[in-house]
Amino acid sequence: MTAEKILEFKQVALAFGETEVLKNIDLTLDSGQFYTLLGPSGSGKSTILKLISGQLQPSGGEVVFDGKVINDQPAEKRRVNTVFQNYSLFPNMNVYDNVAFGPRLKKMSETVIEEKVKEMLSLVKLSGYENREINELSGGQQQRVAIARALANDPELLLLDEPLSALDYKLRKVLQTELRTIQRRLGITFVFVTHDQEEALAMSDWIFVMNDGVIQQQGTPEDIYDEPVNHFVADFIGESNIVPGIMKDDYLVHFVGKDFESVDAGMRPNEAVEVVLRPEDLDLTTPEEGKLSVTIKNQSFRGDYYEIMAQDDDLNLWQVQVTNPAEIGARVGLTFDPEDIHIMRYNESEEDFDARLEAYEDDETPTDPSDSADKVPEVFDHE
Ligand SMILES: Nc1ncnc2c1ncn2[C@@H]1O[C@H](COP(=O)(O)OP(=O)(O)OP(=O)(O)O)[C@@H](O)[C@H]1O
Repeated sequence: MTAEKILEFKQVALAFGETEVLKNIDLTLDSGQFYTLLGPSGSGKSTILKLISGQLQPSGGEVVFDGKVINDQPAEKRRVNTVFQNYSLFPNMNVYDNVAFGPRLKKMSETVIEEKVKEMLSLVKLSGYENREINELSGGQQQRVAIARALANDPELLLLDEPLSALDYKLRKVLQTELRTIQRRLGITFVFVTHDQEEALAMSDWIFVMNDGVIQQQGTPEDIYDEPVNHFVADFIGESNIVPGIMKDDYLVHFVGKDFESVDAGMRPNEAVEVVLRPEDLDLTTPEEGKLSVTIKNQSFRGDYYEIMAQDDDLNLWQVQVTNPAEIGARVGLTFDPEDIHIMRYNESEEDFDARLEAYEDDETPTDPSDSADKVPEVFDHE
């Protein structure tokens, strides 16, 4: 079954005065999917929701809904509802009246409304709470009412702006699962905003990773985690060790002064890259068997694993997750498999690339061609 496109941003930009908050955003949402906008505070996530709901108009580009450009369409004409972090319920109305609010505005008959409220409250597991006042509910229950109230409007798109952020960790996990179940059951498109990468990975069909008003990467949770396209994404999603390197040839990458077998190919020889190694893909072994020699600098217990900070001879720190504790100060080997080395292209300019190669050639001292690969460009200094 091919999914139907329901919303599209075409080169959408938004500026507040001189400040560009969104820069030429292109995105497509299909029906029946759970999308997440993930990024740090200020990256533009809520602004995208406001452009979808009609609270803001773009300063450039087109917002297209069901095939029609809706840049200037008023919010109340859009079949879009939003659930906010702070619930935004009507405190002077009970649960029933809150959920019935939208259908009543649409002048539905009271019998139809009663059915609707019953169905929605059952969906959010609040059957029997009809007559409760809002101030008699916990935070989690209030958010359930807010979800029921939004869904009672039969939206085509449900926008959720950090809806779980005010709840404690355990409740958040319960509601994550419930929201996903509700979305699957109703088949409505959800656009969920969070800055919590774990939440995004757990809930989404498709993630848009945002930073600085730009979509840095989009894809399934697995794509984003396993194949980050740049330093920002590799650093923001999960834990990462990121070091500069040079792709010397197909299946051969050079970093921290050594050559390593890799599974990547197809780059030009000596292309500048960044190398990502996830802490869970690293292991400790004897110094003789290790690919790198390191000293254990720090260790913390994390429940189901130990997190270790180990330092190599070039003073790079490596974060490692292991099941058994290590000894602080011990000299050990660090090991990993070629397929666990993830290579990201570094967008070095042609001029910088040429200048770097020329510098190797001008340098009289290195005789071994691999020495040239030690000249990792300074542009990698991200610290
Ligand atoms: N009305 C406004 N006037 C000026 N600047 C604004 C306005 N609204 C948002 N911004 C700025 O736009 C940028 C993006 O804001 P937005 O709320 O979309 O970010 P966000 O990713 O949702 O962050 P958060 O998680 O903190 O809500 C921020 O730098 C913010 O300060």
